[in-house]
Amino acid sequence: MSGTLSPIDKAKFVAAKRAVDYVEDGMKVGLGTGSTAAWMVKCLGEMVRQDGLKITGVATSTRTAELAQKVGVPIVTLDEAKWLDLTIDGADEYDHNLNLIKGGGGALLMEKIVATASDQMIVIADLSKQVETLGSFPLPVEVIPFGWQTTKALVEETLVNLDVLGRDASLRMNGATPFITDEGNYILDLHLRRIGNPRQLSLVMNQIPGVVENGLFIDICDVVVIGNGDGSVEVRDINNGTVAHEQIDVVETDNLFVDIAD
Ligand SMILES: O=C(CO)[C@H](O)[C@H](O)COP(=O)(O)O
Repeated sequence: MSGTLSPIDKAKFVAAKRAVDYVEDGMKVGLGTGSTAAWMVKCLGEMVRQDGLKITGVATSTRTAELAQKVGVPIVTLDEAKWLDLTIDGADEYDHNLNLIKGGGGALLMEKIVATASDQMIVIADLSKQVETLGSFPLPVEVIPFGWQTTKALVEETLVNLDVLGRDASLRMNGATPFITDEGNYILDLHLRRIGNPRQLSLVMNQIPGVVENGLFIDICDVVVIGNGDGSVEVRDINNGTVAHEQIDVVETDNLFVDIAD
């Protein structure tokens, strides 16, 4: 299996591998969703199986719950866990304040609930997710299916008064039918291009009837671990203002690569 990882997968893997260093015995850990978070779940599974790490996971999607089960990470509900030590998740965009856009994979609602119920949130990403200003990635907004077209019109109307460049919203599709979230809702993707005031936008969006949650994560993320295709990582901690650079050892013959298919 040596040399099978593409540079982008290697970047995601090393970010995940570095982030799981934060996980200690006995912790309750929020498990994010997406291709980067999947590496983190696999890393944790290996630590549970090989090193006897004792943790409890709370999954942010059914996809992640299935993967956790497959790799041996014990899962409980958030209500059983009540509060978490740490959540590790991917992101679609992060800015220099570590504010995020999430929800590209459609799991933003559970992701935000779980991250907010955690002492610390660590984002794992490759450099392509870094932006000066949020908004190039379409902002996902979860809405209830009832009256979604009215909600969409209200959302677009509300955007006129906000500091954004684009104002179009599109219903996320899954082939010929609307994409349905784990909670049975729809997603509107807002093509804003530039979000001048993410805090204001987030507050205003969540006041519109029919909107369940939006994909802006403001003041939730504490640390970003940025992986690179050469195996190096950068660890930025917003609370203590530190930036560290490290090299991660990647042994592609690990069980991680040969045992577990997605
Ligand atoms: O928010 C998310 C899912 O709702 C993901 O974390 C985000 O889309 C990043 O995914 P990936 O690691 O596959 O790029």
